[in-house]
Amino acid sequence: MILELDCGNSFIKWRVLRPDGVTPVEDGVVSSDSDLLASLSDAEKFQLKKCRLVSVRTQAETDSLVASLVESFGVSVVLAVPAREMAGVRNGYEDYERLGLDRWLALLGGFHLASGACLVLDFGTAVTADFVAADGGHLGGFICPGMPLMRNQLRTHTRKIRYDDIAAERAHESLAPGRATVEAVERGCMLMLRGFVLTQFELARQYWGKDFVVFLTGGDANLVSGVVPDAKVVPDLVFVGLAMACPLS
Ligand SMILES: Nc1ncnc2c1ncn2[C@@H]1O[C@H](COP(=O)(O)OP(=O)(O)OP(=O)(O)O)[C@@H](O)[C@H]1O
Ligand SMILES: CC(C)(CO)[C@@H](O)C(=O)NCCC(=O)O
Ligand SMILES: [K+]
Repeated sequence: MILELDCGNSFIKWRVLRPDGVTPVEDGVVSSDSDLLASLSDAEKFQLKKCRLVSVRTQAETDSLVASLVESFGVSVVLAVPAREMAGVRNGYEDYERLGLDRWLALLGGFHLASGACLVLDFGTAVTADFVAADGGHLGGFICPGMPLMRNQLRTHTRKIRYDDIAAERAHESLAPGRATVEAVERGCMLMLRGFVLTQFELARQYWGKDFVVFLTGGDANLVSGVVPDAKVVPDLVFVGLAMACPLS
């Protein structure tokens, strides 16, 4: 079977596909290399042969993970690498190698699924927006802190903002002005995210009128689903692009 990995800054998303390269068998989210190896080794059943991988981590971290995968499972690993142009999309960065590979793959996937202009919004550790025109020209994008970073910056740099995860989750039942610290912070950060989404949507409207598709992906995409009518939540958008960038012969 085929192992697919998306190594982000906080988590590694993994999934296993049947040898047909299409049908998912199992997936998961882990926070370390060792947790990944543990999740997969439970699974002699997977009989992993090949692996494709995208990483936004350092070269050293990525090399070390690849070495562990080869050692533990004997898989052959294909890594996504930067490209100036692929699948009809032209990388919009002045220095194309500097565009985060997770962004590049998500926008390749988005352009493929939309068959036209698209706005790709990814809600992970960081939040990113990328614009691809109907002719495949990537216009560039934006990067800002995601929900976990916003919330942790407030907790770290103030004396009196302190609350636990369960209270945080409860605070999201509504977006009314907070009447407790946890509500004020969680809803405030949520409104920042929603405002970001609306601003990007407005910009896409200015460029392309109504003729574009909005994609939401990343672990926190569900927080903003519903902000933009008709936006498509595609949790595996990076994997769609990964399969395009790393075909396994
Ligand atoms: N099963 C899960 N495990 C961990 N985080 C999850 C899970 N489901 C949703 N999340 C949310 O996803 C967010 C992290 O998103 P994601 O995994 O896309 O990004 P990342 O890999 O940490 O970072 P990035 O891709 O930006 O480098 C967290 O804020 C968390 O709330
Ligand atoms: C922005 C993140 C952290 C999002 O995961 C990643 O795509 C990245 O590290 N990018 C490199 C910087 C850039 O894209 O300009
Ligand atoms: K990401």
